[in-house]
Formats: sequence, C-alpha cells, structure tokens
Amino acid sequence: MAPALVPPGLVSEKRHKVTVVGSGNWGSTISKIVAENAKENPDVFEEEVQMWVYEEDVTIAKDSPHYDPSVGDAPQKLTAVINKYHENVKYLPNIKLPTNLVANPSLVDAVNNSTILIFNLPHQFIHRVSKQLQGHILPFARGISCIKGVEVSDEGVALFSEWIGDGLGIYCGALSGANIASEIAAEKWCGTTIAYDPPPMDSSRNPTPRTQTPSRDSPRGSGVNLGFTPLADLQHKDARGRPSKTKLVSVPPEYPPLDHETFKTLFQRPYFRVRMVSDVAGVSLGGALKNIVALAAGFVIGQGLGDNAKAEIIRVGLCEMLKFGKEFFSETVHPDTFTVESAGVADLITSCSSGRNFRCAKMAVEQGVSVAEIEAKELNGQKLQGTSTAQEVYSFLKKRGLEKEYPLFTAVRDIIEGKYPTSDLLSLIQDD
Ligand SMILES: NC(=O)C1=CN([C@@H]2O[C@H](COP(=O)(O)OP(=O)(O)OC[C@H]3O[C@@H](n4cnc5c(N)ncnc54)[C@H](O)[C@@H]3O)[C@@H](O)[C@H]2O)C=CC1
Ligand SMILES: O=C(CO)COP(=O)(O)O
Repeated sequence: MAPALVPPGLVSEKRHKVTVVGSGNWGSTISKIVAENAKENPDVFEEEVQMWVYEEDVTIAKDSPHYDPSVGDAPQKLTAVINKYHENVKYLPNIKLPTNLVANPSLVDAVNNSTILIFNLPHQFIHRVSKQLQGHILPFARGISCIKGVEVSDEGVALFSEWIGDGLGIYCGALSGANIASEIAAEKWCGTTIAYDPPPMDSSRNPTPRTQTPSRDSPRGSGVNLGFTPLADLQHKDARGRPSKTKLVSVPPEYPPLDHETFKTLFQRPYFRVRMVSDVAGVSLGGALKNIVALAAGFVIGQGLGDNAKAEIIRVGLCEMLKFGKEFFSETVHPDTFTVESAGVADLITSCSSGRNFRCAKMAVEQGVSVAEIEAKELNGQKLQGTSTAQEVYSFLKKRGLEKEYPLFTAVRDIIEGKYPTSDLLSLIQDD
C-alpha cells in the first residue's frame, strides 16, 4: 500500500523514546511487543527501546544453545547475555527478543530522555525504583503501569498508576488484561485493556491528523482530538476524579501527541489486541484484586474440588471486586470495566486457570506446604503478587472494620497466615 501523504508541516519533528522499567516474565514480554512496534512505526517512535534490568549473575546450562565452552559454568551478567543472544534466559527463556531492544543495568541511563516510561516489575520493588528515578526523568514524560497490585498506606489504598504519577510528577495510565506472559511471548492471541485518561493538554495540539480510536467511556479519554480548548478550563483529574495534586508539564509540540492512538500504536500487535478506555482506577484494581481470587481458586482445585466450585469462587470474587471499586473508588470506577473488559472478568478467568498465583496455591495444598515455599521452589525468581496484595487489602479493610464485608478476600489472607486450613475456605465464604 502506498504511504499516506502527510503535508510536511504536519509531521512531528521528534520521536518518542520508550523505556520499559522491568524485565521479568511480563516485563520482557511487553518489551518485545513495544520494540516490535517501535521498529514498525519510525514516524512516531525511536527505533531503539531500552529495557531496565535488575542486574544479576546467571549461569548458562550445558544443554542450552547459548552455552559457550570458553565461558563454561562461570556466572555472566544477565544484561550482557540478553544483549548478546537477544533472549532473557532467566525470566523468558526460549523467546527471541527484537534486536532493537537494549537491556540496560543502569536505571538512570535507561530512562534518560525517554518520553514514554512503561513500569513493569513486581509491585514490591517499585518503591525503591521510583525513588531512584526522581530527578532523572523528563518532566513531560508519560507513564503506563503494567503492575498488578495496590499500594496500601496509613492514608488508604492507592493505585500504582496514581502513586507513580504523583511520585514522579507525571501522568501515568495502566495496562492490564487476561495476559499470561508466556502465551503472549509465544504470540498466542489475546486481548488487553489500556486505561489512559490523557491530560487535556496532551490532546490540545495535534500536528498530524489522526483517526479516532474506539473508546467506550468519558469524553476526556475518548481519544478524540480536543482541538484548542483553553487549558485553564481543563483541570486534570486523578484516578478518583479529584483535581490532580500533580502539576503536569505539557508534551512539547515537536513530539507526536501522547493520546489513545499513540498508545494503541505502541502496544497493539496482531496477537495482542488493545482496547483503550479511560477508567484507570477500574483497570488497576481489576489487575490487583483478581490475584487474591486466583489464590482462592488454587486452594479449591488443590483440594480436589471441580470447575463448578472454581466458578463459584470466581463469581464471589467478582462480586467483592465490584463492591470494593464501588465502596472506595465510587467516583471513577466503571463497573463495566470488571464485567466487560479484558482487565476484569477475562483476567479473572485466565488467572484462575493457569496464572502463577493459581498454580502455586494449588500446589501448596497438594503438597501440604505454604504458598511462599512453592513460590521460592518453583518460580525461579519470579514473584507472586496475590499473597502480598491479600495482606495489604486485608490491613486496609481491617483498619476500617470492614473485613467481614469481604469474606473471600479475608479468608484468603487468613489461610495464608495459617489461621485456617484451606479446607475451611468454602465455609468461610458462605453467607448462610
Ligand atoms: N508474568 C505474567 O504472566 C504477568 C505478570 N503481570 C504483572 O506484571 C508485573 C511484573 O511481573 P513479571 O514481569 O512477571 O515479574 P517476575 O515475576 O518475572 O519477577 C521477577 C523480576 O523482578 C526483578 N527483581 C528481583 N529483585 C528485584 C529488586 N530487588 N529490585 C527490582 N527488581 C527486582 C527480577 O530482576 C525480575 O525482572 C507484576 O505486577 C505482575 O503481576 C501482569 C500480567 C502477566
Ligand atoms: O496477571 C496475570 C495474567 O493476566 C498473571 O497472573 P500471575 O501473576 O498469577 O501469573
């Protein structure tokens, strides 16, 4: 097909530099996706994509195609191995990564001059990483959090998208869905949801005419170019609909706009179908809370119960997710996000079938050991999010005297703590 003729004055002068902060199982998979798209869209993105790697030593096994007899069993730096073989041999083995993806052990160097930051690491590590990033990122950068978890403090429960955004003084959206990384890395088809509610200033100038991205909810995040609406009338709101604490800096006009269409271009692949929405709170909460439900599903299947019992766990879990969203994020969470989007019910189903939380909980019951023991033994350094999320959500609810209103979330936490055996789970969630 002949390239579209774009009048010269409407082509952006600069390209977005993309950095993925994190390189685990999902971090490496998302890096593969965005590097493929950066290469295919040179008018929008710089070709080279940076991936920050928490450096560690790895040993290449003798039967690996990457085994080098001159190195033998000597430990090698993971970043060097990734850049030489284009494979993350520890966290995403046997998957070829694009050659325009560069593994970088220096966080500060990896984010230098990046306009798009994708946060993709286990939630227990984001505090330290975020602190190290302060003062080193472009003030007009924009973020997407792929982290599944919530941040609980004395003040309450916060979403990582808002926590990262407030901490770094940037706008941050969220990506979540029925996305088992190993399937996507093998390019098996799936859907995902990206919630991005762009600050009005990002859509208020638009050098290249763009088509509208399908989007279901609020006009602020509909992907429609807002034209030249005066900025003073467009106070940006946070994920709860309150005026944002963060004073955002506009993306300079030399760059392509950072709107729904740009993010869809960055993430969508033939095997990874993106739906853009504006409900950042709903997408983030869905990704966090479903991990608690997946543990419960594992506890049930581990006891030898069947799909009917698991379906009931999913139903009760979905009800508690909806209740939690309504109770604590009533201004912004759209119930449809849980019932219609990949980030809601689809993620629940896949996570309760083959997610790590489900698998480890099931094995823990079968082997009569704790979930933490299975995590350490079976996951080769990968991290579960459900166990810490269950604790964090419980302490948030307990502080408000609401733990009994969420029997499934509370039962999962109590079982992890050893307060009850897994065989009590069903009686703990029955309401009569
Ligand atoms: N793996 C999956 O199938 C999916 C995971 N997610 C979510 O994506 C997020 C990231 O998960 P994964 O990439 O799968 O990670 P992972 O579970 O593979 O975790 C290991 C990562 O943590 C890093 N790490 C270890 N110690 C560290 C430290 N002290 N500081 C910083 N990093 C450290 C390791 O280098 C490695 O990159 C999580 O919130 C997860 O829930 C979301 C969708 C799918
Ligand atoms: O979030 C996931 C799938 O969407 C993966 O869940 P686990 O972390 O339980 O593997």
